[in-house]
Amino acid sequence: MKRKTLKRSGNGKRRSREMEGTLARRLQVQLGQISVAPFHHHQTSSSTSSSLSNAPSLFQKLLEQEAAAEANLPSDADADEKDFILSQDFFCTPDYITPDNQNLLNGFDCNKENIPCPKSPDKLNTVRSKRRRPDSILVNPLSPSFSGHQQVVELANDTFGTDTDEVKLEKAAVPGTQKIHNYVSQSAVALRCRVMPPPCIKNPYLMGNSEMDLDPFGNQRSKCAGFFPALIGGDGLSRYHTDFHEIKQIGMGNFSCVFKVLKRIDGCLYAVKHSTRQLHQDAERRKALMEVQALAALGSHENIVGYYSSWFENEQLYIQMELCDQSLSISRSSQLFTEGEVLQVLHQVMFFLEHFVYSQLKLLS
Ligand SMILES: Nc1ncnc2c1ncn2[C@@H]1O[C@H](COP(=O)(O)OP(=O)(O)OP(=O)(O)O)[C@@H](O)[C@H]1O
Repeated sequence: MKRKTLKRSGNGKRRSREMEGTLARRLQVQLGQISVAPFHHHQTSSSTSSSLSNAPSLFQKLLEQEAAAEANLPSDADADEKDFILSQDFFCTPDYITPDNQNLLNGFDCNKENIPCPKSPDKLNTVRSKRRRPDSILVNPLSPSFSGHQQVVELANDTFGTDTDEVKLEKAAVPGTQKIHNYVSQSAVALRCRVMPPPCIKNPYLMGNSEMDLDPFGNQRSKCAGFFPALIGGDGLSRYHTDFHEIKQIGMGNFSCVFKVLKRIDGCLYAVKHSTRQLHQDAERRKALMEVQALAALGSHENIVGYYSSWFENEQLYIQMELCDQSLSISRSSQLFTEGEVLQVLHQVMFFLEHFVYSQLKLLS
């Protein structure tokens, strides 16, 4: 396209001659088609030419001009291309591709240096460091309950050989405290997600307990240092703080505390409950998961608190639930419930039991 643009800006006289030549050639072709006889420029003996020579003819003038123009034309090889270029002018076809007044070469000096260019993207400071050891203890600075001395066990040790994993640690000395950033390659995280067996193969509240013995991931589990990954993500980010904005604490139980939160992505309010202490043992985590599994198995019901999701983070179990505006919290035990409230609660408990029994029967059938 640039070529076309440059050609147009060439000598004006030559351009007009080319146009005339093209016009003459077009007329010649059309006349040739009608009269069948070939149309030669200098032939005067043929009937066609004699009939044309009787009167001053525009065609003849054009032919003469073309003959003169052809003497200046470089070769016939470019003729087709020129026809194409000029036919575009001839038929007033706009050139959509080459924008007007935008000759990219204008004002561009190839010899000039110091032409402003966008900067290269910043590179990560990839300090070569030690491979993570199985007994290493990492501090997660983004952990919600990070106190500076808290031990955070990293993602479960590599399931299928650490040789191919690019787990790099960069140690940065901070006055007073030792801070360790862990960098796990995205591919390694993705691979882990693929190979890591889910903590719950089958919901015990949905299936018979006997089936729990069947563990298709048994072999892989034995290779895992931890049954449940303690830190979700592996990149040091807190899922809780990434996904939710904590508004206030709304409850405190024997084992957990509950927060009113706003989920950033959907803008809805939820209750997120997390265990107050860290669950180091797999058995502890399995026990804590029973609440989640029971909630998930019950499904949605107007009298049962809605369950959305759950995850382990910082060795604590987080449960995202429906936010209830009322609760039978222990803090209210000092207050007396009215008869109506008690009846309402009993009514809800009956509904809950009915729903539970119905869901179990449905599974058995
Ligand atoms: N979904 C919710 N919406 C609003 N408040 C809630 C919700 N879940 C829990 N709470 C509040 O948090 C308090 C503690 O929750 P919960 O009783 O579930 O904790 P827990 O430690 O598991 O209980 P427990 O001490 O009985 O074992 C409740 O009494 C209630 O006031």
